[in-house]
Amino acid sequence: MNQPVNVTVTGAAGQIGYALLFRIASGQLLGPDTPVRLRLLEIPQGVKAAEGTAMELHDCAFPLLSGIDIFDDANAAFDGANVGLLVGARPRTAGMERGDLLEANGGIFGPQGKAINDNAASDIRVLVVGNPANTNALIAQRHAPDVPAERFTAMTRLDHNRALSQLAQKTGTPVSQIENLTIWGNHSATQYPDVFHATIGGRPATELVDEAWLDGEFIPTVAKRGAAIIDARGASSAASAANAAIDHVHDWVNGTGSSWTSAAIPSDGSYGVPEGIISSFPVRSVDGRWEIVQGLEVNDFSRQRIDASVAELVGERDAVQELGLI
Ligand SMILES: NC(=O)C1=CN([C@@H]2O[C@H](COP(=O)(O)OP(=O)(O)OC[C@H]3O[C@@H](n4cnc5c(N)ncnc54)[C@H](O)[C@@H]3O)[C@@H](O)[C@H]2O)C=CC1
Ligand SMILES: O=C([O-])CC(=O)C(=O)O
Repeated sequence: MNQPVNVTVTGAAGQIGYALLFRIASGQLLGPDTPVRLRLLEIPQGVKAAEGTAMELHDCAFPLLSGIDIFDDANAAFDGANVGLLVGARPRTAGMERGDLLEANGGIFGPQGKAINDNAASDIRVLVVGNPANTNALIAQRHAPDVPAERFTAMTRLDHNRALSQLAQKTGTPVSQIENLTIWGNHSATQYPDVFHATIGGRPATELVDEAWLDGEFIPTVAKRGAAIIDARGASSAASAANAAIDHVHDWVNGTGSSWTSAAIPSDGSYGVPEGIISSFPVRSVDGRWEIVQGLEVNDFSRQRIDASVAELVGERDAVQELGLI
């Protein structure tokens, strides 16, 4: 059995938190040989509900759960953290402009980034789930100059899984037979789910689906899936978001399989994405580090869409820079 790993989860009393914590405690995040200590961060008003969730976690008697601590202070919550799942964020409310949203989240992710810088373990890995996830991750990363930038990532795995499922349903193929799909860009409606390198049962996806379906159905369905869930459920995706967070960190720590996956990581300039922007790429996890899959041909159809999403990310970066948040 390995040593216990400290997993800090922010927004622990929210709906994603409720779907996420039980799966972490059961061993699905890090594997069956790794005990976990949960460190839950909430705002003061959320602490009582987090305590209730902790009671239920204890009542599951998970063999791998070695402890739960609850905090309303980020420095304490990230003390010794090996994994940070940054879920809590300020949601957009009616009448809120984009700048207001970025500013409100800057007030959360700046201090949390600094708390990570000052208190986390040297192997800290951060996944930002709270929206706008890519730019929140950038803000946190810029406040953690002593932590390697590559340890700050944002979640596009839910988009990736949504795309896999849409393609599986369209072609009548099990999800397990689909490889090398990519989400590029921002976790927003501009994201680009790319099937041009994907294979389905070993055949190129482009032999099984045409551009009209990609453009008219697939891309908008994947990109607007979050809004469609909110419309249908009356609440945003929670269990599927928690599932994607588990997938992201599990693969980061344990490695990807034969297929690549998608994650938003700081750009090294690959594929013309400006360096430093936290953008989604095709990635493999090798020796505990994300690597961008290199050398893929990008056709005109893809280039246009990648550029549009990256332009949105550059706009968000410029906006938070102007607001003095990074
Ligand atoms: N990247 C992705 O694919 C997805 C991202 N999301 C985003 O995840 C976030 C969380 O979603 P839900 O759990 O459904 O929201 P929720 O509103 O149910 O829970 C958020 C929790 O965060 C807490 N919180 C707020 N500020 C905090 C802070 N400074 N420190 C610690 N905790 C804080 C709140 O008290 C609340 O309990 C949202 O921003 C949502 O938009 C949701 C689905 C998918
Ligand atoms: O918009 C939201 O809060 C939910 C979201 O990110 C998604 O489901 O992809």
